[in-house]
Amino acid sequence: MMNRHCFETLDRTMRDIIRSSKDKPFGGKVVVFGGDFRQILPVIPGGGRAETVLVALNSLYLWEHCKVLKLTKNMRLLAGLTDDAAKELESFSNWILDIGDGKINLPNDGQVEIDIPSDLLIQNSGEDPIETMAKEVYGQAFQTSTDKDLYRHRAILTPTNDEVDKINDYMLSQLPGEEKVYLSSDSIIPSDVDIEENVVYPAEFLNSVKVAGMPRHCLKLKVGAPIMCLRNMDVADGLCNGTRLIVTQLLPHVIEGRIITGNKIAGHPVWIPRMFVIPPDTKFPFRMRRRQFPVTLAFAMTINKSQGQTLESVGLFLPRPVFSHGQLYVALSRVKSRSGLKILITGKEGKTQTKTLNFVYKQVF
Ligand SMILES: Nc1ncnc2c1ncn2[C@@H]1O[C@H](COP(=O)(O)OP(=O)(O)OP(=O)(O)O)[C@@H](O)[C@H]1O
Repeated sequence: MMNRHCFETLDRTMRDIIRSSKDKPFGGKVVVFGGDFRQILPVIPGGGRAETVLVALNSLYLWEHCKVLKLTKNMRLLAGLTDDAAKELESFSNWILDIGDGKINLPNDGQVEIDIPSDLLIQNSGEDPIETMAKEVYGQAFQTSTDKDLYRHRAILTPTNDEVDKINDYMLSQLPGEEKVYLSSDSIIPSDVDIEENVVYPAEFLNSVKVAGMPRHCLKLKVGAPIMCLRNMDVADGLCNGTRLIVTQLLPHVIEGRIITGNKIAGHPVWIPRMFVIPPDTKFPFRMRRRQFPVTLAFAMTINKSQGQTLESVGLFLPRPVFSHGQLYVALSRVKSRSGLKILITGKEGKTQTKTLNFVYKQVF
């Protein structure tokens, strides 16, 4: 969901443009919003429940003018099924909805612990939970697999970027082939440059900055690895923020890849150059920019980043529980079938568990 300020800005702009109807919402134009209030709400850095709920769409001053129409079928789960198989899936579909609506272990307003059915759980995390999860999702012999579409319909999801990095590092180390390292060039935006600040914030410090949505300073890749594009580069060709690709060539000034997201994907190779990426909010008294290929490894991704994806096989890795409204629902609802979902919950000592937390803020419904 987008921040309500985006819609408020559109409303004011439309009223400005269509002066004759400036007293009507959106200058009298009909506006259709599409969305699911069970999913993750706008992310407010450092914000808690109150801040998050306040920027949701239904806190909009125009909400009283909106008419809500509800969709009732889970088309992702029903796609390509016979009637009998669809009936069997109904209980899974309802369980996901109940998690999203916060109907499990009532009152479930805020956080509540819920039981995960045993057929969805990985019961034994083995010596290394990451290796166990990787083999569950990508197969026991993924290192030597020749399946071109191995990474197309699968992903490991986890709540935090730290865990995503650990899984991606492990997977890359297992992939055969030569590893190529691309280092970024980081700087303070010229208009913000001040001699004193440059002394306080040397290049090494800028290199160490990790912000969601910004590529890493040290980008390690191999041919055959799945990556995700972090910028809208060519929307018509399907190369957008969130598009997944397989690396086909790693050249000094360009990365060549094959898009694997969606059905109508480009059959031809696409090329990604280095570009300046400016993080929206780094909490520093200056703006920095990083010149790097706008991509990240995509064996694993955060639950937030997976919103909108449809996958056949999802491994949900929970070494810590989810922490915000809708995260568990989004993770569970990425799959097309019950058998495509496997969940590994580990406690502090790495012991597997059968319960996890679900967060639902009921004010948003
Ligand atoms: N009317 C339909 N008939 C058949 N399949 C459909 C239909 N609508 C959607 N689907 C399939 O369901 C899946 C999910 O669709 P889509 O991504 O548009 O939904 P969404 O609401 O954006 O999902 P989410 O917000 O949970 O990511 C896709 O695989 C899509 O092809």
